[in-house]
Amino acid sequence: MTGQASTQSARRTIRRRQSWQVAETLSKSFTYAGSGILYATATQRNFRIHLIVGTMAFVLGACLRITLLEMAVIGLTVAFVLALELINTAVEATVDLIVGDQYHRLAGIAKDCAAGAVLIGSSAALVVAACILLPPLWRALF
Ligand SMILES: Nc1ncnc2c1ncn2[C@@H]1O[C@H](COP(=O)(O)OP(=O)(O)OP(=O)(O)O)[C@@H](O)[C@H]1O
Repeated sequence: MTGQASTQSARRTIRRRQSWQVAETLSKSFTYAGSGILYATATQRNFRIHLIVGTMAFVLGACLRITLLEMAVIGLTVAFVLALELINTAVEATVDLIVGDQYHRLAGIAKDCAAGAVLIGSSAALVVAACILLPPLWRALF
């Protein structure tokens, strides 16, 4: 190991030790990630709405027999929005951990920007879903 690599490794070890608990195994990492998703589902109304709308888009796509590629695009789009919601939740929790119920302009900016990212992502998802689902839906109805 070169000197630079061992310094980087030592720094990483020091950073990890500052964590209350470290996931030692891959299965534990998955368990913690699952806990985050469950927490967001239980506590975040917007996350639940995106989950329901995403599932509806899948079901509608299957009923309209869209192509596998179109299904993959919808899947990626839904995953993108849900991931943004999780990051938004993480930002909110981190900000609240740092400032609690104190007002701070930067705390507001952090939360507003995270919420803005979700808004941009979900608006784009709506456009993507409309482009893929509306034409076959129109043909099926009229
Ligand atoms: N500590 C704070 N200091 C300054 N402004 C804050 C603070 N906490 C919240 N705010 C402002 O209030 C808004 C709403 O805060 P909240 O914590 O409910 O986030 P949210 O994005 O509305 O939550 P959710 O995504 O769950 O709907 C934030 O976007 C921010 O503008």
